[in-house]
Amino acid sequence: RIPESPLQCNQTLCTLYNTYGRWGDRKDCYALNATYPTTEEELRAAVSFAVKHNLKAKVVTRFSHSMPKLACPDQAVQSSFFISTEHYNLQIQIDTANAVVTVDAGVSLRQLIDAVEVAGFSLVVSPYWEGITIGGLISTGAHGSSWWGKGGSVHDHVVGLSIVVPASKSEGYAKILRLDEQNPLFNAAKVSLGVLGAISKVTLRVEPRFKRSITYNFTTDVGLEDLYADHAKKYEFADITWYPSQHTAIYRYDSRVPLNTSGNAVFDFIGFQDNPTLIPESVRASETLFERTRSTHGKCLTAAATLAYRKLTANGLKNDGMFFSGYPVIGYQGKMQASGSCLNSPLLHTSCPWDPRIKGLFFFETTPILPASLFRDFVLDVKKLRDLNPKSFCGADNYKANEALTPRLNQDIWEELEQMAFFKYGAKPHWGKNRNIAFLGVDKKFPNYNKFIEAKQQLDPQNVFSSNWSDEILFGKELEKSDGCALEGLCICSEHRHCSPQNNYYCSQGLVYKDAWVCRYSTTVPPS
Ligand SMILES: Cc1cc2nc3c(=O)[nH]c(=O)nc-3n(C[C@H](O)[C@H](O)[C@H](O)COP(=O)(O)OP(=O)(O)OC[C@H]3O[C@@H](n4cnc5c(N)ncnc54)[C@H](O)[C@@H]3O)c2cc1C
Ligand SMILES: O=C1O[C@H]([C@@H](O)CO)C(O)=C1O
Repeated sequence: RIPESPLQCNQTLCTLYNTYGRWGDRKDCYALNATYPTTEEELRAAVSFAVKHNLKAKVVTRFSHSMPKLACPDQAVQSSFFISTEHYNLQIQIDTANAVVTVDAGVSLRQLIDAVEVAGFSLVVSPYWEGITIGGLISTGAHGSSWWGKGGSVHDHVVGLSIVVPASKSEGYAKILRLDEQNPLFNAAKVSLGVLGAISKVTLRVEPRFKRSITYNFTTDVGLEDLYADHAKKYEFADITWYPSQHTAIYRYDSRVPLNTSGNAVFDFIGFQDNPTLIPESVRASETLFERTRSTHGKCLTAAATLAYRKLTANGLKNDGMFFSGYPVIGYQGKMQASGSCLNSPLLHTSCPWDPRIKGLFFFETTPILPASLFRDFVLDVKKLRDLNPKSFCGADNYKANEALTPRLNQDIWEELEQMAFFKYGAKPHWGKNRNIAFLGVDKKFPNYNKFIEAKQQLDPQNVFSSNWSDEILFGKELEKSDGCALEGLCICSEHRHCSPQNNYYCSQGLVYKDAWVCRYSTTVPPS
């Protein structure tokens, strides 16, 4: 089933959803109406209209795949509107002489990859998920996995960018800036979090088309903390998936190979496959049952089964495009990095596992970005917490309850890991995949942060593209603490009421990271 548009308008207002159907705070976000530019001039006219009428605007995309409410305008509906790039995806210009490609910001990652591959080029890095737009993915610093060359973040392969920003009346209230690495505003405009203006064009470097050879090694996680650096140095697209509760690490041995190497495989990542709705619905049903019955045993069975299935199906690698038949799996770059077959199925009984129209998966993501030098100590701390009670790690990562204020089994473990990463190890938060507490103090984590704020004040002095939501995330402000706020990652508990005393969840100290404050289940009330 093709996912529904995340932007639903009726005659009175427009509502923006994210891909999961509900934002982290479970509150909807609205605006007066939406405009759908198809050309750069129409995009400029949209920004000009907002500035002239002193409105708030947010650029939204056809996917809305970020989790933080960056794209949500202020809730004063009558003074905000959405600029959707859903139909701003017509231009893809490949400059073969200079090996660069320039695209409209609303072009999807899959559209771009297919266009450059057919022209004999490859995009070197990209996220694993293809259901995102080029404008949206660079705006949050989205990435693939590589320590080679310019690294795994897509915006580091961007060599030019045009952005529509507010302007004076004499300039027609909006103007287009053409930026490249010579311009001091370039870095801010690339990862602009949607708060500097409306990106219209993005120019990325591409390379002559190549193939990939991928082999997964499902093995023990012993020594992981001493192996990750060499792994990343040895394999251009290396990654590691770690299941602490199963004491298993999955090393991906992944390198480019020449175009004439035989193989026409497809990476149809298991988590994004176009599966019958029945599968995510039954997974969700068992997760919810184990949550309700507080069955750690059940959660661990699910974790073991998931791992076994990933091993059996090689994570979705298909040697002939249909089935997995053995390693190495070799295929074109355009088919081996990004996937998302659940986006394109016309069938009614299949969908993406998180499609809000089914009773499927509902989860949050926590994405800390640690300096490579600290990662070893972080892994050792995680192992220390795991060794205290390995079963408490089963499925503790990202289950999200359907109803608000519902505590989760062993959520204290996940909260301790989250706080350990962001506050003990100072990890930077991924702008597209975190809960609000991940952004606490974020303005002190980037040496050039004040330069970004200066760029914002220079380009958008009226804060047309800002909202209380994006300011909250941008300035890492401590949010007001309400009952149960810690259950949704909207605060760090400091009183029992921030957890769920009525369900025996009390604000307690971390077990390994003593400065963590987490909501732990206890049949006796700990001192507050
Ligand atoms: C299932 C899933 C898998 C994912 N996998 C990965 C992954 O492998 N790697 C990774 O790094 N991330 C991943 N993500 C996160 C995702 O890549 C980012 O959140 C990305 O920013 C979403 O892109 P989008 O086009 O949906 O933009 P949106 O989420 O709609 O917008 C993001 C921000 O960009 C702004 N924006 C969008 N377009 C423009 C424009 N033209 N001009 C100015 N501002 C604009 C919006 O206002 C908003 O502030 C995943 C997310 C999901 C849900
Ligand atoms: O949901 C996601 O899938 C990818 C990656 O985990 C796939 O291995 C990613 O970065 C997400 O946020």
